[in-house]
Amino acid sequence: MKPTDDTNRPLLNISGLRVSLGGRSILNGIDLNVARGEFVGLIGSNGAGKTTLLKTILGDITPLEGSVDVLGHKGTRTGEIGYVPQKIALDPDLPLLAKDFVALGLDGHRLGVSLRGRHFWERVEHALEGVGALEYADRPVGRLSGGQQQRIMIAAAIVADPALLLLDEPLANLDPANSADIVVLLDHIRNANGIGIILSAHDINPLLGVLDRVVYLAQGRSAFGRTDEVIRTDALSDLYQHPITVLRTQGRIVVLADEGGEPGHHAAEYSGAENSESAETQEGGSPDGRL
Ligand SMILES: Nc1ncnc2c1ncn2[C@@H]1O[C@H](COP(=O)(O)OP(=O)(O)OP(=O)(O)O)[C@@H](O)[C@H]1O
Repeated sequence: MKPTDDTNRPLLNISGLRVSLGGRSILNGIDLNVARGEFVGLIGSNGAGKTTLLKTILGDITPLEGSVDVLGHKGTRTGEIGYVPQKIALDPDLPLLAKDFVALGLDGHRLGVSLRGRHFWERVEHALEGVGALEYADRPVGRLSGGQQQRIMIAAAIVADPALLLLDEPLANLDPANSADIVVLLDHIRNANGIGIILSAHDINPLLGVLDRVVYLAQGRSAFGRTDEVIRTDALSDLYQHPITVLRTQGRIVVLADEGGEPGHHAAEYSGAENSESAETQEGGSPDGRL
């Protein structure tokens, strides 16, 4: 769902955010906002600060400066945000059924005995149904495939009906088919529930058909806007403070660093619908190295 006038009040508003960890500046002046039903991609290379930003939104990291407003108030309150952490390895022998894992999303944060009545299990079932995982609800969660586990993680994150869903690299360990399935599922969830989504990834490719906006992290700073505004030669060169070339070829985008650019960064290949030219188009500069 694209945000409409009626639903345009930001779920999340981040302004001038600065975060240091262990005395090192990690994020330095981040601004972004997310509206209801909006799908935002959080893109950056290893160590760019994606997890740090998500944990700051969750309230697990206290910023040095700046503000994080959730639903118009300072900071996060329990239940407002669903979170799918970076891949956790689940022991195949973990004595926990998939539905019990999802149930922890409703009462796992509470101390003491929880009352799990009929309504409680209806909510769990509803969440499992929403991610297409009912058929393996009674199987041990540690024995499910990577794609199935990812659906269970998402169910656990949305079962409490949050306004905002944060996912930290949920596509990282999935093959292209499973990755595409999860993207379609998330697109459906934000349409059905009006939930705002921030999903972090190295590779923007699988997301381009669904993203409303992108926040691109580099050098502790961010570029935020529509994909065609951010994934551009001029915008990324400015962000990296180094010449960057964005190529469009056969409906894909490839981001390249000119010589001496940040080493080891990924190439973000674009396969979105916004640009489907078959001839290679270069936006300027000669690419020597991959970003
Ligand atoms: N507790 C900490 N103390 C000091 N530095 C830290 C701490 N946690 C993370 N960092 C550093 O902060 C930077 C950002 O880390 P972060 O995990 O947020 O990056 P990321 O973009 O999520 O990376 P990846 O894609 O590899 O998961 C890294 O350089 C990391 O080493």
